[in-house]
Amino acid sequence: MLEAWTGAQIRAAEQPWLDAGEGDALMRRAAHGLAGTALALLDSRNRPRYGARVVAVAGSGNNGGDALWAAALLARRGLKPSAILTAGRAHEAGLAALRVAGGTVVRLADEDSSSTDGDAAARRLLADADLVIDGILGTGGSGGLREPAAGLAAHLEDLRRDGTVAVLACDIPSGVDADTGEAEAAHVTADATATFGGAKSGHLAGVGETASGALTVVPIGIEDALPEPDVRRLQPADLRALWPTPARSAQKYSRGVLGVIAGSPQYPGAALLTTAAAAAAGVGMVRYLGPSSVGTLINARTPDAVCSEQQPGDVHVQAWLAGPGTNDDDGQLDRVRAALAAAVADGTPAVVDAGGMSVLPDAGAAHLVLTPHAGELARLLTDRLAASGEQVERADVEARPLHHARLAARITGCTVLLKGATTLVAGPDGAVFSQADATPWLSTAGSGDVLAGILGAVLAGVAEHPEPAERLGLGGDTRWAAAAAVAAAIHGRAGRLAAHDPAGTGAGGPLHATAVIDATAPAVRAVLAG
Ligand SMILES: NC(=O)C1=CN([C@@H]2O[C@H](COP(=O)(O)OP(=O)(O)OC[C@H]3O[C@@H](n4cnc5c(N)ncnc54)[C@H](O)[C@@H]3O)[C@@H](O)[C@H]2O)[C@@H](O)CC1
Ligand SMILES: Nc1ncnc2c1ncn2[C@@H]1O[C@H](COP(=O)(O)OP(=O)(O)O)[C@@H](O)[C@H]1O
Ligand SMILES: [K+]
Repeated sequence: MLEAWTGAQIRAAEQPWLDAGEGDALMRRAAHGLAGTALALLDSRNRPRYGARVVAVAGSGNNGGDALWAAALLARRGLKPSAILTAGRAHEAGLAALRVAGGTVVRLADEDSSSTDGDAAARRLLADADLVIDGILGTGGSGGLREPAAGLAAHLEDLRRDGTVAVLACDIPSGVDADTGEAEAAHVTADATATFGGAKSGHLAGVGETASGALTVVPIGIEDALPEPDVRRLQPADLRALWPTPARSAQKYSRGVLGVIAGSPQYPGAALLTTAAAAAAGVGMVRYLGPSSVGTLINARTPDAVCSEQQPGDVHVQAWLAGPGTNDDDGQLDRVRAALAAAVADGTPAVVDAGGMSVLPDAGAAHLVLTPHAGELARLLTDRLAASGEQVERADVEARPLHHARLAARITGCTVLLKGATTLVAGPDGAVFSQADATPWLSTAGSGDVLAGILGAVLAGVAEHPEPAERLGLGGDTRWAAAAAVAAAIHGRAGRLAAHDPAGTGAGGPLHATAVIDATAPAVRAVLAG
């Protein structure tokens, strides 16, 4: 599991070392890891190490100190170091080490300076650089980059996009909030980031996810002092442990029955996709409740689904999937209401997707998993915050996804899975998961229905088997958020397979929602095979 902490949590874990006067030792370890990551980044680009020009861009704090020390260390490996200082002050020992290593130093002009010689010299250094280490701001930064660093970062991004320079962020791309991944203003975008002691929540959410590039966690000796993580990301081994794999003695009821209330004669597609996806993900049985005209269509694609016009109270299921493609005309929304009321009352977990979110019970519970995209989350929050008159727009959610997912979990009392390039899951108990297993090719109509079906299958499978989550320290209400993260990960991986985009970079080509369904079983097999 990749675990991440806030800046304050990391600082608290460092404090005993600082109190004992061992701050320098921490910084040396950080700089050492940073230098190693720099060499690996050059190697990955087939750039020779010897003679490579490395520029440390350093702000006034310890983040700049790390970058200056790392550039000095790299001089011993044959690289040519230099530094650009973005503030009036710089870390003294780091700067001295860089000078001893033979590095030239230029300082950017600040508002009070009449000379801009430093700015021109800085741009010349960047133009010749093979590698830039961004040490402008770390966990002590707040509020995004200001001038003159902001202009330099914009110029650096032009060079990075052209491919002339590789950018390595020290701890966190400068200007990105280490706790939230938000960037209020200008920020650095990195090809790779080396972070110290533990990943920061800001690496796994919002702008911070994209701006960090490839993340390397460098241990500095404080790890045992870290508390429960703020954000988690499930890795393949975790998915393997959490996937509802049938026991030898399993039968379809022990594996879980999923009751699906989706689709309508007007929108049958959502019913077809969710039931087929749940079946593909290996649920014990799918019970579809809805109009017989839709049931007939479902059985043409998924003959194993049991379809009827029964009401939720007539059937016994281990999980519900309620909402996609439903409308008020044919009684489907009444079924959704009844299923959600029953789920709250009897503890049966439920996926609440699309239209289901408009008939959510006032008092939710962690075992109800809402699956909004940013637009749906904005509507849900605006509805719930109507009394205060607060309006939440889609763009607000996109700019501050972690904040809004957490807010929605708190207000609704439900687990909230916020869909996007990175999918965030927030539980009402405060647990957060961030999964970035997808491919941009997944942003296609019906893809969310497939996710809902996979999630329904996972909830049905884990409903009566809490032990694997407990073994990973994800017991109690956190297990519902963990189950949602598992589903998001498998959906993303199925998308990558379907798009032929193994790294999720956007390589490969288009996919159809049904291709994601067909790739679901192979994605599960690949995870289980390890
Ligand atoms: N505490 C420690 O012993 C260790 C710290 N480490 C490094 O130290 C970093 C944190 O260092 P600091 O606490 O010195 O903080 P930073 O280096 O992030 O920067 C803090 C300085 O920047 C200024 N500042 C804040 N926001 C700004 C903005 N938007 N524009 C311009 N200036 C701004 C502040 O006034 C302050 O002087 C970590 O990210 C990590 O890289 C590592 O060396 C590991 C050990
Ligand atoms: N840029 C992207 N990169 C990766 N995955 C994405 C991206 N955009 C959307 N997705 C994923 O695709 C799915 C789209 O769901 P949704 O918006 O509900 O579509 P629909 O309602 O049409 O089925 C979600 O799982 C989401 O996480
Ligand atoms: K930085």
